[in-house]
Amino acid sequence: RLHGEEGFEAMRKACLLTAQALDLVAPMVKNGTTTNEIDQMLYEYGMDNNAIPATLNYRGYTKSCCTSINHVVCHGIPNDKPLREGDIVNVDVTYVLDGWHGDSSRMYPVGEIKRSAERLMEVTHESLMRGIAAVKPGVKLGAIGAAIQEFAEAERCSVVRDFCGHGIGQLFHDAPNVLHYGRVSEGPELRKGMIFTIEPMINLGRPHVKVLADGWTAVTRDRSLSAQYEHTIGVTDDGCEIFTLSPNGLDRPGLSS
Ligand SMILES: CCc1ccsc1-c1ccc(O)c(O)c1
Ligand SMILES: [Mn+2]
Ligand SMILES: [Mn+2]
Repeated sequence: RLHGEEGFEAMRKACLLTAQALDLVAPMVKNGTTTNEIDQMLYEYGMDNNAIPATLNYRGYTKSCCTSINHVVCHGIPNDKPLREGDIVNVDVTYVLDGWHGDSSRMYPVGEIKRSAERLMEVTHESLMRGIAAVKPGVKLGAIGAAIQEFAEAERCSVVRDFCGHGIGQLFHDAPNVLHYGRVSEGPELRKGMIFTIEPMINLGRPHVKVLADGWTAVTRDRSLSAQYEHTIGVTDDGCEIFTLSPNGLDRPGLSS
């Protein structure tokens, strides 16, 4: 589906709320905080801003966000376990504001983390930005995945294949599926007005994933560390607009430069 200026304007508002919420998460991520406390804050922040989390009651999921720690690839369920020094955690939230969805996630370090964990977060964020840099009208969708895969694998990391980005707007998930690997020449042509997420999951070890008995939590099969960043973007005349950028420069908390 192609959106016009009205859709872009509505997405700017929904995505700004999501970006501001992820800014508010940063000071909460410390030794002893539980992921349920982060979930509760995100629920209340939505209520205070006339927005509801898209994940609430989505396919039976009952929390306002996903919190994925260390070797959890995605869809980690908030719980009462405290975060621990050295953890890396992805917080993924989608607010629905006036019917429009803003979907984004970032990585947060808990205190001092290993250099290998910091490098993984940097590689994952840069992979997302390389994918975003490939977006402009006239290129095929595959250019996004090719850019992500090329960079991540050159950094000796692997790309998770089991989950992808997605079209988004007044629906949480729409066409197209946005793969985080693949070939430049593959897929439909990108056109001005398309709105979708790019949300690469990058592992220090092998790409393989398994889902735990809770039916949601996806973990690396080899228990290696995994990281993810997600932005919602719109295709413009000459490239794209990133709707979920932090208004306070907090897109990559705990990372230098
Ligand atoms: C828990 C939410 C959920 C359930 C099935 S897929 C999914 C999900 C989570 C984060 C996302 O960014 C997304 O696009 C979907
Ligand atoms: Mn998300
Ligand atoms: Mn998403």
